[in-house]
Amino acid sequence: METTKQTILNIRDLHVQVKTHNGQITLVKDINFELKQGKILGLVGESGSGKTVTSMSILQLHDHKNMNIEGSITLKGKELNGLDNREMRKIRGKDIAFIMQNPMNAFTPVFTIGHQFVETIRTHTSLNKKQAKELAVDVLHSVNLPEPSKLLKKYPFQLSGGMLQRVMIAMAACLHPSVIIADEPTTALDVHNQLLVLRLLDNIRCEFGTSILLISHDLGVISEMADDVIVMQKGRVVEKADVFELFDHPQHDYTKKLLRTRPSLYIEKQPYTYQL
Ligand SMILES: Nc1ncnc2c1ncn2[C@@H]1O[C@H](COP(=O)(O)OP(=O)(O)OP(=O)(O)O)[C@@H](O)[C@H]1O
Repeated sequence: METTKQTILNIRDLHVQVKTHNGQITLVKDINFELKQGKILGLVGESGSGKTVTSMSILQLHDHKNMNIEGSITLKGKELNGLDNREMRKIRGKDIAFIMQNPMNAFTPVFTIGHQFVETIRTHTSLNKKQAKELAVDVLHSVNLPEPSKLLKKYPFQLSGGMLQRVMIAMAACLHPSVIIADEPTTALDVHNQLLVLRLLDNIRCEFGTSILLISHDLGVISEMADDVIVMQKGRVVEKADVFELFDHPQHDYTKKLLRTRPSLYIEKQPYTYQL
């Protein structure tokens, strides 16, 4: 029997508005969901449905001058909505890691991967430079990236998109965050790298009990990865169910439409080998 998992991230009555010349426009409204420990929650919906606005709200990355975020966003009971930048910076990366669609945007082009990796580790831990570098090498090795020491000396443009995405996941994983928000983590990758990245995320969840908010417009990916799914349309949650329920008995017409157009993707579950 499934034991009751602890709620790690709790979103209540999230309502995000943006100021425009014509007044305030609502981008998402009445968003309620929770992310349980060690679970993967899929967030699906067509382009423009509000998935990124929701994740940016959790990370408090909106421009506060133009955006108004109402509602409650708690991480292990701590309210994030309204926290100042300094406090959020401590939480982002350490407690909530963010993996974005285009990994090239996550790295500064003028610094080596090693510099950025080591700095990220040192920002959130008390490790010295040498220890941080050793950790970086170990973690890169564990995500099957070849010759980690050489890789650390490279610049982002010298790596493929798939490799960069794996480096980004390795950086996220080594700080053992409670939550990973993965926003279309595989969209820019070929099928081979898609599978590698999804397997890595699943391994991190198994190893560290990390909870993952997996954002995708691709129900094929969601069906293989998620425990529970929420479906968004036009800034609202239209359906919320466990993954089997959603795929076997979709309730909302929009979910039925998404299901009819879904591509299939099979992810072979491997015995767990991820070591840090
Ligand atoms: N800063 C902004 N100012 C005005 N409108 C915005 C802003 N950010 C997002 N929007 C609008 O909010 C809506 C939701 O956008 P969002 O990026 O969350 O969609 P999405 O579901 O993530 O789409 P995609 O799958 O294409 O990334 C869209 O209509 C978008 O144009």
